[in-house]
Amino acid sequence: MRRDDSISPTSALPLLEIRRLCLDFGTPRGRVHALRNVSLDVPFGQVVGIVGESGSGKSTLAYAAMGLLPENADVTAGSIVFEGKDLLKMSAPARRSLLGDRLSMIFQDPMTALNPVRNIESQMIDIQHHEQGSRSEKRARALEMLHRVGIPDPQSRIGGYPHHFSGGMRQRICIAMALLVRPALLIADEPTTALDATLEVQIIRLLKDLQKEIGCSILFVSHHLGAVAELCDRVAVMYAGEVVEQGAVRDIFHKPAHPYTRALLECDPGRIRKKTRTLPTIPGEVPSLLGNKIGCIFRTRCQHAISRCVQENPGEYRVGVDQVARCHLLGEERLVSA
Ligand SMILES: Nc1ncnc2c1ncn2[C@@H]1O[C@H](COP(=O)(O)OP(=O)(O)OP(=O)(O)O)[C@@H](O)[C@H]1O
Repeated sequence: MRRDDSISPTSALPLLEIRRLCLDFGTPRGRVHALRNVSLDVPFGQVVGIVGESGSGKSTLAYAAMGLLPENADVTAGSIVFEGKDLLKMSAPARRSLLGDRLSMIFQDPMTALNPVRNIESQMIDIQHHEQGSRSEKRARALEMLHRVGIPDPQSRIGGYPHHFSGGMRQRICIAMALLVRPALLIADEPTTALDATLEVQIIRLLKDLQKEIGCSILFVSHHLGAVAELCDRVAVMYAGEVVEQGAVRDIFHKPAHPYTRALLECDPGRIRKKTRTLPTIPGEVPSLLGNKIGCIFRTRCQHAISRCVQENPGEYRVGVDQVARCHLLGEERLVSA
């Protein structure tokens, strides 16, 4: 029996189950409600993408799953269950011991993960502190992984420092380090945003190959819908702190049900075929996340909003075998949870 049948969007067994997560940031202007009632599964061996405009809460969700939140963050409700245990109820040392072992992360800026004053060899050996084996065995594994991610001549480069490598190479090294520990779950927060388009394609292919080889799951945060379509099995669309739609990538990209998902896809530069000087944008602005909100969070920008959208928060509606969306227009018979 699943913990909460009504809001489980997928039938595959989850490795990570986020349920009704609410998270605020305390600020001098008041509480910023950065995540509201977020439920999301990352099934075993699958790649789940999180997309949405800037400020929608993608990184906050990824960092919450890693337990790397800033001091002003306050989880006010919900659970984050990983391998059967609620991470929010774990002691700090128990949680820390998961990092770099069962859970690993790739950041947008590789320098966040790499220590600029230590060489790559020592950093790659240290990251294996949970693993069995001698230093020379760990060095051999590091060399093999550097070769695997496409660092030329790893034997002579492993002694180098981060500044000896280009941005693309540094991100490859971070991927090598994150996967060296064979994590069950890799969380990647915009890992290709700082790279040019050619490098992005290479890194996405590399992640895909390594994910299949290692059999891990990935939670992949990205602005880039093309990258999500290429890499992910499932996708969650976030808007102003809520997951408004989620499901299999092919369903969301081919038959989006939520007006926000449709608008996001229509504005995707990768999908626009017509010659146009200006890129279309979604009219209106993302609402402030300060204060409690009643009604649909997207209603101020939605062309189809009705009076009910102002008065009531939409529940979750099942729109396909593996697809759910939060929109009042989807028909009462499809409602699965409030
Ligand atoms: N430490 C913080 N203190 C206060 N507010 C924060 C903090 N971190 C994030 N926020 C706010 O929380 C909201 C969600 O931010 P988040 O960075 O998760 O969005 P995002 O979708 O990842 O955006 P981007 O794509 O630009 O990285 C934003 O309104 C942001 O300003």
